[in-house]
Amino acid sequence: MKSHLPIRPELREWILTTTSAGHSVDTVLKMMQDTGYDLRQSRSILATVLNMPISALDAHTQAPPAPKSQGRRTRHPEAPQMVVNGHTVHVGLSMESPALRVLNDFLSAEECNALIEQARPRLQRARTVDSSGKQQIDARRTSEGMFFVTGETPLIQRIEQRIASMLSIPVDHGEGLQVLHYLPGQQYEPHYDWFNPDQPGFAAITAKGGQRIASLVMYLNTPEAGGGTAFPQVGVTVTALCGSAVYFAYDTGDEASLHAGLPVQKGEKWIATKWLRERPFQKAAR
Ligand SMILES: O=C(O)CCC(=O)C(=O)O
Ligand SMILES: [Fe+2]
Repeated sequence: MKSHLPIRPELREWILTTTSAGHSVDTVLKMMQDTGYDLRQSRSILATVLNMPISALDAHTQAPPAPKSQGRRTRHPEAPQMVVNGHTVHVGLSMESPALRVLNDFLSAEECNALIEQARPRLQRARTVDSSGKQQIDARRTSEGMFFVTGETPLIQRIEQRIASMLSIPVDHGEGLQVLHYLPGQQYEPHYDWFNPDQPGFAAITAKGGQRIASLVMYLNTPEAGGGTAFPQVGVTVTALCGSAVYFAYDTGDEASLHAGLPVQKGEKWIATKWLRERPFQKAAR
């Protein structure tokens, strides 16, 4: 709403000269208030003289929103090894861009087998998250999969705690552990695990937990041929080896973290993936 009050010609002239001399709208408003105009009245006069909608003044007069405080980041495991809750993990390869570690002996063979057996009866065609945040069947991902609820079984709790301690990030920043099963020819085409901020559903997907910051892909068996995890931007393929894992971090969107689950050529491939968010994603279950 603009002013319907008559504006004195001297005031109109003063506003025009002051703003064209480079003084900001804020300053002019402040000067007007100092000479006795109230804020509503001066905003209304200013909008009329400068021929701009009152709402446009807000951009000049309101403090910019405080930047959203940065969420947490994971700690990258250090070579040659880390002892995590009594379990020794060997760092077989370290890269800085993308931040990536190959972790040998992350899971024992017993843990791998037990995870497969807990997941097997619950497998379904794997889904991805669409732009509105809903899960959808995705032709780029031909494997079968399932999600565990955080802390669902003592084994899941132990693995989640190991991940949290190793990467120095609370358990509640993790999404539920996902298990995927690939047969020959099945693959996961190149993709990023972080969400694209330009995608329309970004706000919905990140409303809880914020952006993803890092992933841990654990290999639960060794395919006879194929099935590695490729990082095409840097020409690296991590071998799928029972008990090993690949950890990679992408802050909130490192393009070098592009990766793919290569087609299994022979045998089968089982993995468990943990995606980590910058803020708590889960209600603390325990
Ligand atoms: O199958 C793989 O090696 C990669 C899996 C993956 O990229 C994911 O679960 O996000
Ligand atoms: Fe991925």
